[in-house]
Amino acid sequence: MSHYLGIDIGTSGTKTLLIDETGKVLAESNAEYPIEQPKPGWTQQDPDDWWAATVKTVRTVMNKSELKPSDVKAIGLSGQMHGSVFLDKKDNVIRPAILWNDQRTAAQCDEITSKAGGRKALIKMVANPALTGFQAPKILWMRDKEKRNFDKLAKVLLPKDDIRRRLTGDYVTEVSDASGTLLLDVVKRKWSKKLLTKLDLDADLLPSVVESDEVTGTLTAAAAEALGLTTDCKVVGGAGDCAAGAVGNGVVKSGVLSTSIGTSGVMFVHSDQPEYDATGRLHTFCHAVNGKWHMMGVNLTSGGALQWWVDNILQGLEGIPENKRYDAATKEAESIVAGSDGLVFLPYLNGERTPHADPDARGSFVGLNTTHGRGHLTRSVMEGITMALRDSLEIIGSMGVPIKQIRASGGGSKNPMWRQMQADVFGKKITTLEVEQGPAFGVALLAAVGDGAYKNIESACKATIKVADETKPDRSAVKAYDRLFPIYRDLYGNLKQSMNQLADIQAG
Ligand SMILES: Nc1ncnc2c1ncn2[C@@H]1O[C@H](COP(=O)(O)OP(=O)(O)O)[C@@H](O)[C@H]1O
Ligand SMILES: O=C(CO)[C@@H](O)[C@H](O)COP(=O)(O)O
Repeated sequence: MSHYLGIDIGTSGTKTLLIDETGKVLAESNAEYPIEQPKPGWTQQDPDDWWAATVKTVRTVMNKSELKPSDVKAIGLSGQMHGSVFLDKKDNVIRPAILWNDQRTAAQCDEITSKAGGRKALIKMVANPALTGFQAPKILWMRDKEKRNFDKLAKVLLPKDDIRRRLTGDYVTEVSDASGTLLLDVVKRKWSKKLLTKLDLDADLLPSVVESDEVTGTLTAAAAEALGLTTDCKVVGGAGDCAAGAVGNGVVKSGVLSTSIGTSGVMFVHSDQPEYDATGRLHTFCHAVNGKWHMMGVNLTSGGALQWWVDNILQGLEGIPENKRYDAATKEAESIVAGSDGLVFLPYLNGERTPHADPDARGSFVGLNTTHGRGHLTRSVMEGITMALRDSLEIIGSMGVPIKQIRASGGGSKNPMWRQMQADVFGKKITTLEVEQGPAFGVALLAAVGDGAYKNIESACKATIKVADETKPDRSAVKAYDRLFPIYRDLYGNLKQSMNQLADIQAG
């Protein structure tokens, strides 16, 4: 039987999954790495850490499974989107990679919008407005702020595509991740020569673009040796982690949505045609399904806000092992009623994308009184994160998109209480699947399609994805959240000016 690897270069770590051609998971492995934050709003990682984690996790799953190297026929790659790996002409990494949640490029976003002929003209070219985390403004930032580095620049790659370069020696990306550079004509599924010309950027800086299930190369001898695989092993396009996660959740047809609570929060919907939110609050990107698209709303600090709360403020909870810290913290919130007795948390700790697109938005607790304890604050953090996802769901609903099913994924959805909270805040039934490793599973399936085990990704999903659990909304909690949500939604507008002034002070 043929076997496939899915490798997801996540923000907190790399997750590797080994499946057989029926979709059965044989082994999985995670390896974590740090994020550097040299200034407030700046986030960076070392691409060598991603490579070390890739080698370690692939070797671990191969050892666990006891397969022969030649049993693995193809690899699918997924990763955090928008991050930029800057290479010189000898493939040396010039500086640390700048990540998806980095906020340093506000001035360059303004420049792109103006050079494109305004926001509407830009959306017409690349389907999206300029947002600070996207790749194009990062290239211009380097041109403006690190001239010496910019003079050496020969290629800019997305995180998973730098792993592909190390695996096969090729400079290739695929349509779903390329959509998040702001340089792809998302409707035509190829680089926008028009925008590249307007920005005076050389098209040679970019890799070539394929569909997600296409084979892009095979392992070099050095990569095969490092991973313990063979040079016959193929590598397929794969997908950015949002589209990959959607494939792993079976979101490959209309009416099915997925929501993910990872470091970021994502509300994702498939579309057969490119569709737009007129004001650009949702992203319109190519899907990993050949010839299809998707829209999504993204919250920059989602599960990341609970991580901040547990690690920086509760400081891990005394005596609790690290891998139990979230369960221990959320247990304290279980006895608190829906709505946290009138306490609201805004999760904009590192700025926000959907729906506010404001790098200088900041977090806050509003409504505190002396009866509130630690459990209230923990519950309120989880509720704020979930209401931020509802913001995206409401925009999707307001566009007339059918919402038949919502599938929950990401680290936060492992927690039954948080799944119930999602059902209650969204007022919809939530389903979870048997395999929880969304993105890594999604690209392992794309590898199986690229290798010919399935005709297309839709049939691969149909054959392999099984619903494990359903959570129904609780009527009284839905009522409580329907009362709280409009208050939550108004708070950003009411506090924006103060948040932005405080962000100025934080910037020094
Ligand atoms: N048991 C748990 N209960 C509640 N939240 C959890 C639990 N485990 C993980 N999380 C949340 O999931 C987040 C990590 O999700 P994950 O999908 O692994 O992230 P990423 O893909 O960004 O690396 C954590 O920051 C935390 O907020
Ligand atoms: O910026 C986006 C999507 O547009 C993020 O979803 C990143 O792609 C990384 O997310 P994590 O899975 O690491 O939270």
